[in-house]
Amino acid sequence: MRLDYLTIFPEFFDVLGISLLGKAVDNGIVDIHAHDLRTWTHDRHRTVDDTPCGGGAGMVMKPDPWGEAFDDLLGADPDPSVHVVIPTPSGTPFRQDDAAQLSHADRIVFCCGRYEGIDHRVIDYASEHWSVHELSLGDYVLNGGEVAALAMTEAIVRLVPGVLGNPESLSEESYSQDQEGLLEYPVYTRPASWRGWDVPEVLMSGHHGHIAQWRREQSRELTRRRRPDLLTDE
Ligand SMILES: N#Cc1c(N)n[nH]c1-c1ccc2c(Cl)cn(Cc3cccnc3)c2c1
Repeated sequence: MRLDYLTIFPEFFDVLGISLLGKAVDNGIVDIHAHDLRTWTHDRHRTVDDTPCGGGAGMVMKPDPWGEAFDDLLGADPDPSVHVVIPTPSGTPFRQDDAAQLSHADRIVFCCGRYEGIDHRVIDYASEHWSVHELSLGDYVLNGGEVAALAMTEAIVRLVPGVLGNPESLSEESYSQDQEGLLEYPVYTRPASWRGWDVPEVLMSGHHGHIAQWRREQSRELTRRRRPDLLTDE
């Protein structure tokens, strides 16, 4: 899987060389390239923004640098196997299903904008050539697309075979299919008693059936309290 990031802050993506994702890069499972969008500017000030047509506050990202970056990175031939992810406050919510779908992609280009956004014609042009995903990280406001791209990257890449040491752990996580889309149950480790708090006895019983039942009950109760929207049978 090749991942490209178009951004005016390429240093944001230096963190991808750390930990699990770093190992995936070292193992050749993932190939990461961050690009400074100003590479594709030609004026003395390396300008990437301009005033909004129709007026309004702030600045909008000019289309030209993005178009020239697309030309260099992807060429002009349409290829639906290339996924262009555009983090945006107006995007559809990024969810685990999106991460799962994108984890099968061979190529993902993240377009990380700033200011008040990217000239919409960039999205229109990209949509004619590649598979475009306008996605929002969540219902809160960030200053640009980079943090969202990092979070989406981690959610996607950890699902790629060979990235996680223990793929079995994926099946017991919140939002995973095996977890029936419920929130993950509480987890514990040693010592059995810690500052007056004890590990639930059932987890020390060694009775796998009872443990599994307790965990299912905990997941449902937690989901009922915190995310009733995830419950399909109530
Ligand atoms: N994904 C996501 C996401 C999220 N969940 N919050 N904010 C963003 C996000 C993503 C992309 C950009 C670009 Cl380009 C510019 N800004 C700043 C901005 C803020 C408010 C209104 N307009 C633009 C972005 C914010």
